[in-house]
Amino acid sequence: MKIFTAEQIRNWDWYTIANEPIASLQLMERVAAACSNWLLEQRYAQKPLHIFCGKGNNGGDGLAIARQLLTQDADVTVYILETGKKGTDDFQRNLELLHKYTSNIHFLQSADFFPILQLQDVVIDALLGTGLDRPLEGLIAELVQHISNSPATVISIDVPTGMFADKSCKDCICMRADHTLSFEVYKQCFLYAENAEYCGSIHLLHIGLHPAYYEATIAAHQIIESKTAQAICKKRNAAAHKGNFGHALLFAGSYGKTGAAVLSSKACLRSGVGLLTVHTAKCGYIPLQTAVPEAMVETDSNEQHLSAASADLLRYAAIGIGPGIGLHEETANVLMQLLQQAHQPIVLDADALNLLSIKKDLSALLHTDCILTPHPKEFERLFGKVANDFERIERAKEKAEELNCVIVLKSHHSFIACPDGNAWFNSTGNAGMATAGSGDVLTGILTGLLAQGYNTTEAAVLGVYLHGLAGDFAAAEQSQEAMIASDITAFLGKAFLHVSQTNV
Ligand SMILES: NC(=O)C1=CN([C@@H]2O[C@H](COP(=O)(O)OP(=O)(O)OC[C@H]3O[C@@H](n4cnc5c(N)ncnc54)[C@H](OP(=O)(O)O)[C@@H]3O)[C@@H](O)[C@H]2O)[C@@H](O)CC1
Ligand SMILES: [K+]
Repeated sequence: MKIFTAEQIRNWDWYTIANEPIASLQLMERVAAACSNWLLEQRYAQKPLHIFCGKGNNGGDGLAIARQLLTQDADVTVYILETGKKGTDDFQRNLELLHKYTSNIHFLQSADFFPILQLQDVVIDALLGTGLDRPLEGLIAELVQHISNSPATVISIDVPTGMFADKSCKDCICMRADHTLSFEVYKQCFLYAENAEYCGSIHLLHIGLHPAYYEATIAAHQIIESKTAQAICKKRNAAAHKGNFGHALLFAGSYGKTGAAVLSSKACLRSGVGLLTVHTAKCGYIPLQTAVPEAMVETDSNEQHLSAASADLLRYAAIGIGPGIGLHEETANVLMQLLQQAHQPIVLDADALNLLSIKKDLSALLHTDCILTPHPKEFERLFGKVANDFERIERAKEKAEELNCVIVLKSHHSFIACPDGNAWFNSTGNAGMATAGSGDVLTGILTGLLAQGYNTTEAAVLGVYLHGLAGDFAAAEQSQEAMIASDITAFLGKAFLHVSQTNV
């Protein structure tokens, strides 16, 4: 699914108005009907409804929702934030219509007029939508704080008031919604970890915006959905043998961190690779052979850490390096040798990224077939501090282009930046995956997919989606609290079945 900017969404409205054609007031009526139906279906319309409206079109939506729900005998009180300015045409027209249905309309001129909101109350936040052009201050900021601090359930229309669609609102005042009802496609702001606590659950409602605009418009970002992953996932040839699915090589583990090697090896094998060799410190030999009998183990000459790259790199279809390798000087040399000698796709994770941030010169050796998988801290060590999630995404895109490799930024909705400028947000995954070893599992999956012949972009998109989906299945079974990284690997099979459903 494409992610549009606020401007593209506004243009989509206007395109629909001009080409369906439909009057803008009628489009607002359709927006309000989609919201009213949701409120009725979810039984929120049975509770006392407090609808707070600004004087723009977001407020117009709120007034139309109020009228539609009054015809369903809902208990509705409307509040209009008085700005001294006239409302938009569609706002004014909806206000005239609403007066025919109720006189329970209050104009808020100061905080003295704010209602006391109770636990059973439902607030509809139609104060500001995509027209926000500056941080909230003054009376509207006080109102947003008053509502957010109340025990009422808050349902924001289009966006939580105060949240910019396409830039950060970190450290600004913003409505804390329990649900956000938005339309057709995700807005960028819904996908940032820093906004998650303000958006609540996001519900995309269909309002019949013109499909031709969606088809013709190029979006800077997309969301990875089930069908995106399905389109990438290759059907396995019935007559295949293990040689068809590649031989992966993982550089993982050091003294005290052999577990990371075990986790990434198992995930690599569960991602469909034909053969796996793990290059690890000598101390990891017995644990690895015991825990992962399917893998071949090649031990380093050093007991505790990696000190030399594999002798014959040409045998392997893809390489993964990083989980649990530590930061020893000799291990940095292994990374350097690998980047100099290996021409096959390489996944760099964890300590491989930390080594890269210590030895900045190594970045020059990265190539188009590299995938970097930093979490925000590793990203900062590599590419410097950023002020907010928006900046981090922009920096990831810049760096993917500059270094000519794929960057997978692991987060609430993991982000994939490709050197050709394409970029995706993942739609799967949950907070239970913020657990030790979860990243090692992803490294294994990505290495396994690359070994099977997926290119770096395909492997990143499919791998990140499968990793998150397996995490969602694991959380459903084990709870977000109790799930551990091995559970993600255990549910990879179910994730593959889900993704390959339409491929059989
Ligand atoms: N046909 C359509 O387009 C459709 C649109 N739809 C709906 O319309 C919404 C967009 O409507 P919109 O463009 O009127 O903007 P909206 O967010 O209501 O208000 C913006 C006004 O607020 C003001 N303002 C800005 N920042 C401020 C601040 N910090 N603090 C205080 N005031 C501030 C600013 O006015 P100013 O104060 O600068 O004069 C500006 O004019 C969209 O989210 C969706 O819900 C749907 O019905 C589908 C059809
Ligand atoms: K709103």
